[in-house]
Amino acid sequence: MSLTTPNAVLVLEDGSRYEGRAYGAEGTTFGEIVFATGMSGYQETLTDPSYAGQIVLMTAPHIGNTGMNDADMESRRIWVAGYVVRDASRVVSNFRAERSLDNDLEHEGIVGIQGIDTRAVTRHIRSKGAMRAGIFSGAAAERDTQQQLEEVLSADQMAGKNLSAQVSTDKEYIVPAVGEKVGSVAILDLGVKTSTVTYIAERGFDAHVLPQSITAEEILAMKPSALFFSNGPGDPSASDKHVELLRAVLKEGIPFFGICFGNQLLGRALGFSTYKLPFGHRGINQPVLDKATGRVEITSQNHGFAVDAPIDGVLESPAGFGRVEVSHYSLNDQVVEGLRCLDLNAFSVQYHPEAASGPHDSNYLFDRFRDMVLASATTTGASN
Ligand SMILES: NC(=O)CC[C@H](N)C(=O)O
Repeated sequence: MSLTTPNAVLVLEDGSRYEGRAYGAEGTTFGEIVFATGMSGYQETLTDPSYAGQIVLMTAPHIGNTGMNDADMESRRIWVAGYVVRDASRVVSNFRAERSLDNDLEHEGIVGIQGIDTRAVTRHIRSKGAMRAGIFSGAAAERDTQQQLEEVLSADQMAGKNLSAQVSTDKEYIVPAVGEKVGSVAILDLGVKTSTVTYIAERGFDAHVLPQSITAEEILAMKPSALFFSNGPGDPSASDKHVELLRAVLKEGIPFFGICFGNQLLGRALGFSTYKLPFGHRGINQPVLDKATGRVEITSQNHGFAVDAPIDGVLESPAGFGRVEVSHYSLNDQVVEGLRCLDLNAFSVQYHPEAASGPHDSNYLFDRFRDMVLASATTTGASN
């Protein structure tokens, strides 16, 4: 392949086209195109199950330099539907590298495109909003342009999509508590990242990771010290079953913590609705205000939906779970970034305190979770 001949094209649903070169597997792929602004951490982004169904475009211009390794996998595979980069590194240069990124993309059948002016596409998405897109590489790049556009237009929309079953574990498993065991946490795997499970185990909990198909009765029968809802792909408004499960468990007084998709589902369980953001927040330098302390946290984020609730004052849960407040919000656009229940042991954040990758400003939330669970066990006499 010549480095100058275009043999791949990125087509957006509004008809815009960007020519480039094949990257990873050759073929065709479709998904919602979103941009991620992290300057580092492409491996963690690629293996975060929250990106299932999305074509991810990296604004960092040079991708692949540090290769891939087993230690930085956030799940068992790469989940993005497609990958768009400007300058794919032709050389892997890092002492931790075990493989190259382009080989992993090819091996996992991920169709990508390189040589794209990612700044131009980002500006376009930022003004027009996230939309469906397709990558056509190799022979597919030669297809009639109108036909390519029609294929993009017949792809699924992200709004209304439930993807939990695609990414969740089939079988439950336990990551044992590190150090002295203080309890066990039932983790609903809606697309959980490895680092999150590790952080929970490191707080002294047996991390009991459960398939998304589990019922509230089965969870209650385990008598966990707490329930945790993970991050995950898809539209939270299409997850009624998990909202009902959460309501049933909250009613039993089990403490709860949720991250990202888990925050959206807590919002829904409390009776708020969720909505789609124009182009979402994806990056590792997103400023968030913790209202309780007045501190600003620089956070790792990856979300395209958000909870619809006023950021000021004490709110009443429309679903009858007592008083709630927005605990954190985005300093870029005032989007809700955290919820705290005042009459229940439950809270959640829209961003990623496990980072992976990103700054560790928000790691304290795992300590806050541990403290909440231990304090509630003292008052209710619960064990396990
Ligand atoms: N990282 C996540 O959990 C993402 C949640 C949801 N799929 C969103 O895009 O908003």
